[in-house]
Amino acid sequence: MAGDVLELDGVGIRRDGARLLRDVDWTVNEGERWVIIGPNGAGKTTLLQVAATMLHPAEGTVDVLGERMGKTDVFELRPRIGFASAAVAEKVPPGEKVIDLVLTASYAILGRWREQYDTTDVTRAVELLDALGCADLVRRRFATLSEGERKRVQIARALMPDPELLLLDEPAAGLDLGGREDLVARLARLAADPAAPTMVLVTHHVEEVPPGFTHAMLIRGGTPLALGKVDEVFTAEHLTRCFDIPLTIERQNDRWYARSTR
Ligand SMILES: Nc1ncnc2c1ncn2[C@@H]1O[C@H](COP(=O)(O)OP(=O)(O)OP(=O)(O)O)[C@@H](O)[C@H]1O
Repeated sequence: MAGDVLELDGVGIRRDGARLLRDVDWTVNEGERWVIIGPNGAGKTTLLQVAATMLHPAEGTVDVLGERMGKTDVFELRPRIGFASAAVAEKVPPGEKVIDLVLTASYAILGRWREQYDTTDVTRAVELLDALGCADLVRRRFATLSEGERKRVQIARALMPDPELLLLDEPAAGLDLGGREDLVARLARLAADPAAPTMVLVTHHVEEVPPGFTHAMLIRGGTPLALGKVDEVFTAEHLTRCFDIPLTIERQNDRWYARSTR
């Protein structure tokens, strides 16, 4: 495998007396597809925000795409990272058109202003929306979209700058069964594409892990409880410890299913 895309060493974050992350050591290599799973409040979103250079830990070191946080200009680094999360969606200006939301990702900004985009940019944005099944939404306002449509548009936006690292925070949250299965299939196709960026996906459910994802982290209380190759991490013992209830897990056709044994 080629070089490290993410390297976290002893990372810790405190806010208002609470420890959000503690002793996080984590390496993501180029081409890997990671999933992060853990209970509510485990620190998943916080960890993804660190990877997205949105949060700077007081403890430990963070290297993203070979650049050391605190010693590099994050505004130059951010266009190399695709980031889709509810935190980003909440900041979309009211009235923002779908096409503009995707186009502005080239500058890692929200809200189109006076930047100039050429026809190549517009063509790429439309192609990405089309690939995610959203071609008919191009002229719509983001605020008027359904939850499922928003999720797919956000992934198109995250892919727009042709990122080296793609971070997806709960992309299937709020989707109905059909929407979830459609998204999982699209993400599986992306995961199988050798030209696709290194990926990290946060989810609550092993059923949402797309086929082709290679690595997993289980996190609880701000600390990774197990991390490594997906089939070594997704065990009944690890999941039971992570969620604090007896769980079994099985794999069928490269999809994962977990349930309680109580
Ligand atoms: N500013 C803050 N001050 C104190 N605690 C905070 C602050 N921000 C986040 N937290 C806490 O940090 C913990 C981790 O939050 P985070 O959003 O990363 O968890 P998560 O694993 O993504 O949770 P969920 O699955 O519910 O989305 C939570 O307990 C949250 O309440």
